[in-house]
Amino acid sequence: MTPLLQVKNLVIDIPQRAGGEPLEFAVLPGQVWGVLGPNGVGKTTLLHTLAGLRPARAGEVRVKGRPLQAWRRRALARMLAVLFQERHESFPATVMETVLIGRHPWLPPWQLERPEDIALARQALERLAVAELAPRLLSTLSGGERQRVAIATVLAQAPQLWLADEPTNHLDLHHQVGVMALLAQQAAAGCGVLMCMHDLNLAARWCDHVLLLYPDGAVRAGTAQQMLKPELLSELYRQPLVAAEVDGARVFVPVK
Ligand SMILES: Nc1ncnc2c1ncn2[C@@H]1O[C@H](COP(=O)(O)OP(=O)(O)OP(=O)(O)O)[C@@H](O)[C@H]1O
Repeated sequence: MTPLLQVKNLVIDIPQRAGGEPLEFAVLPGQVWGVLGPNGVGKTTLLHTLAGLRPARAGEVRVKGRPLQAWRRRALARMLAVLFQERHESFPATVMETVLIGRHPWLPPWQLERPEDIALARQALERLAVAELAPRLLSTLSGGERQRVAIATVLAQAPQLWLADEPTNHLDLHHQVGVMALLAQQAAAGCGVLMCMHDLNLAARWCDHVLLLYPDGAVRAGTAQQMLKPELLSELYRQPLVAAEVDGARVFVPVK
């Protein structure tokens, strides 16, 4: 099976910082990867590098077997989508206009959205329970509502590879679980998901693979079973943790 994403000897470029251990991993269709590490370690930088939004210091990223640089922008936008952590509104837009941006890679040149694009945007809004907000200006939404609109935009884009930066940011527990279930559903349908996250318990519940980025530049990649261990995570966060098994999932609790 061709990996959706393959990373070979990749060193991300963080200004004024030594390179660290090269990254080597692959995301296959059906897999959900969590990227874990402390604040400032480089999770967002990695995600942006994987999306081709910033150059790597060394190494290679392949998307569906082709080097990232060999992809044309539009074809790549049909293939992968990024859920950004920081979003800046450059002009006032409604929720519907925002979600329709997700359809742009699929529009024929110089054409407006077609009825099927509008239908897909509506479905995405409904899936994220924000359909009733469609006519509202984005600037009037709460943080959690905005986050769900951003996820609906990616859903409307229909990528095979989701690169998501803290997808549960701003969300209450119900919507956190809803979004993780959506990502798992996407993976079950043959997509790949790679997401930066801080919640170990969500990672343990929903990720099948995990990448650990350590502040000293060390990296570890493997199955969630191998990576989500109290000793590895206590070292990762410089915070002692204990683990227990609840309802078939590992849960982590910080030691006071
Ligand atoms: N343009 C820049 N110039 C200098 N340093 C930068 C720049 N952009 C990011 N950095 C630094 O690179 C490092 C990695 O940042 P990054 O946002 O990738 O971390 P992160 O792991 O996603 O953190 P968090 O968990 O806080 O979101 C940080 O120390 C950050 O301050």
